[in-house]
Order: sequence, then structure tokens, then C-alpha cells
Amino acid sequence: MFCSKWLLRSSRQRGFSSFIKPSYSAQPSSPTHQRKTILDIQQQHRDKIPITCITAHDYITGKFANESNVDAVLIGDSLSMVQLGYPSTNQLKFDEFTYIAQAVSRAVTSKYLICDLPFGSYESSVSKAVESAMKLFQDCDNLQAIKIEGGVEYLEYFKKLDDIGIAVCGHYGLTPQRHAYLGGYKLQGGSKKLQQSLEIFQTCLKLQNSGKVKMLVLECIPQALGRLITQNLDIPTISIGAGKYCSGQILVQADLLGMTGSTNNIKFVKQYASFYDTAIDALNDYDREVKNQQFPGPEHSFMMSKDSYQELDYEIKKMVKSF
Ligand SMILES: Nc1nc(=O)c2c([nH]1)NC[C@@H]1CN(c3ccc(C(=O)N[C@@H](CCC(=O)O)C(=O)O)cc3)CN21
Ligand SMILES: CC(C)C(=O)C(=O)O
Ligand SMILES: [Mg+2]
Repeated sequence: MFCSKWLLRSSRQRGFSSFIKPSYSAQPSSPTHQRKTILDIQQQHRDKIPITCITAHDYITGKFANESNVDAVLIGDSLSMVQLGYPSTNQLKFDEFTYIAQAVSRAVTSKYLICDLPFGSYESSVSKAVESAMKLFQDCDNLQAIKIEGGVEYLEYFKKLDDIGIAVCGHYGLTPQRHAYLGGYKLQGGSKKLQQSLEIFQTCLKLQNSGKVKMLVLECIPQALGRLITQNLDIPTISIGAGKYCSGQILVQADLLGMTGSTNNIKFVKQYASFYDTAIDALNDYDREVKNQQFPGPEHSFMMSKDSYQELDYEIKKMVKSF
């Protein structure tokens, strides 16, 4: 079954835009870059084409994502650590997050765009969650869904948000906003943890059966559990360290690009480029060339004609003398 799915993949992907009519978008960046909507994502899920999702943490990584073939972009609260240098996602203030989310949303004009609700912006009440979600939707032009970490304790929240027309993406398994409570960024429901695995499975089923969660991020759980959840659910599951049998994958863009210089030891991260090393090498080349007087060269400098130079030199000498 998985084999045929993968064999079908490339031909289907090429034909994707031709057989799925893109929905109307008020300001498409170009005719071939119509915005992906929840309808496209749901269709892709029905067609069993893996859904690719990537985080973006500023305007430039938003642009990278927007120009790539990935299907969806998450404005992740991991930007707290990656972009702002905080020790976890829990120090991030809602205003700081909103400011960056706006910048990302300016760049992401053609992808399905999801935004995290950061720590402290929703937990205390349903109305607080609604206010925070509304603020993000008002500030970020292109937002299509919000994501909340947690389980059945937020069912009421998901219901309210969905009822007022805000699509909700769930996030279960490892929930990084609770890393201190959980004792670290640990695998959830591991081999000898049958009860915890069952609890995770049951929670995912309850989230889906509420009818108020459009898709579900599964973080840091065994592949077999990710597979069982995916097989028993109809909504798309998006894996980050939940194995290959989920409906899609997500990674932090800075990890994938090798930008951080430190997160490549997380087991579920695959580094597809080495931006960190490339950047330092480039800065060192620049430093050496300036010190060697190789940079700036004539091609980076504005030249004057010999006549103009001589005239200017003559006038300057006169001016200096008269001071
Ligand atoms: N750059 C970055 N990438 C992420 O994926 C990410 C963030 N930041 N910040 C927020 C959370 C934190 N995340 C993390 C961080 C570390 C592990 C980690 O080291 N996990 C161990 C698990 C092993 C165990 O259970 O003991 C691992 O070996 O991967 C997992 C998720 C995921 N999120
Ligand atoms: C990677 C994921 C799922 C996330 O929540 C984040 O980047 O904040
Ligand atoms: Mg997050």
C-alpha cells in the first residue's frame, strides 16, 4: 500500500495543480502561486500525497518557504529559541511573537499558513484564546489556522474557535511549552510506556471526534504509535519525530537548513544544508579580503573620470590652504 502510494507520488505531484482547481485568492503573488487553502490540504490528504510543512521565523525564511514546493507553513513559537535566543518557548511574549508573525505572513502569500498560540496567550480561559487568535488573524494578513499544544483539557477551546470560524490544528505527544512539567524534551509513550501510549492514542481520537480539530501535529512519539494514530484517524497527522507513517511531516526550517549550529543533535532533525558553516566561512572570507585590501574591488566602487578627479583635487588643495 505504501509502495503504490510512493510510486504514484511524483506523477501526481506534477499534475497536482492541473486537477485541483485552486481556490480564489484576492491577491495572488503570481498566477502560478495561488494560495493553498484548507480545501487543498484536505484533498491532498484524501489523495494520500504526503503533506510537507515547514516553520518560518522571519520574512526571509517565510520567502524561502513561499518559493519552495512545501505545502504549508507554520509560524512556530520555536522562534523564541531560534530567532530570539530565549532558553525555551516559555519566555516569548505575545507581542514579540505577533510582531514576528506579521513579518512572516507578509512573505507567505501562497502556502497554507498556520500560527502557534504561544505560551501564556490562551491557557487561562476560552475568551483569552479567542482574543489571542483574533489578534493574530487581524495582524497577519494571510493566516488560515492556529495551533494549540495540548489534549482534552482544551476541547472547549477548540469548539469555540472552530464555531467562530477559526480553524484549529492540534499538537500532542511532546508539547514543548510543558517541557519543564514533563522533565525535558523527552520521547512520549516510549517502548515500556503502554499506558502513556494508550493515553496519547485516546486523546488524539477524542480531539478528532470533537470535530473541531482540522489536523494534528504529533511530536516525539514512537513511529509505531504515529502509525496507529494515523491509521485510525481521518484528519491529517503531521509528524515531527513521530515517524514516516503520518500524513505529513514538519521540521523547524532553521534545523533543516543547518542555520543554528546546535540543533542537529535532535534525533528527528535531518539537516539538508549547512547555512551556519556557509555563513561563518563567508564572513571569514569577507574579513580576510578587507584586511588584505582585496575588497572592495573596482567592480564594487564608483569611479570618476581622470579629468574630474584632477579638477576636484585642484579645488580641494585650494580649499585646504585657505582654512
Ligand atoms: N530548533 C528547534 N527545533 C525544534 O524542533 C524545536 C525547537 N527548536 N524548540 C521547541 C521545541 C523543542 N524541541 C525538541 C528539543 C529537543 C528534543 C530532544 O532532544 N529529544 C531527544 C529525545 C530523547 C529522549 O526521550 O530522551 C532526542 O534525542 O531527540 C526534542 C524536541 C522541538 N522544538
Ligand atoms: C515544530 C513545531 C511543531 C512547532 O510547534 C514550532 O516550531 O513551534
Ligand atoms: Mg510550537
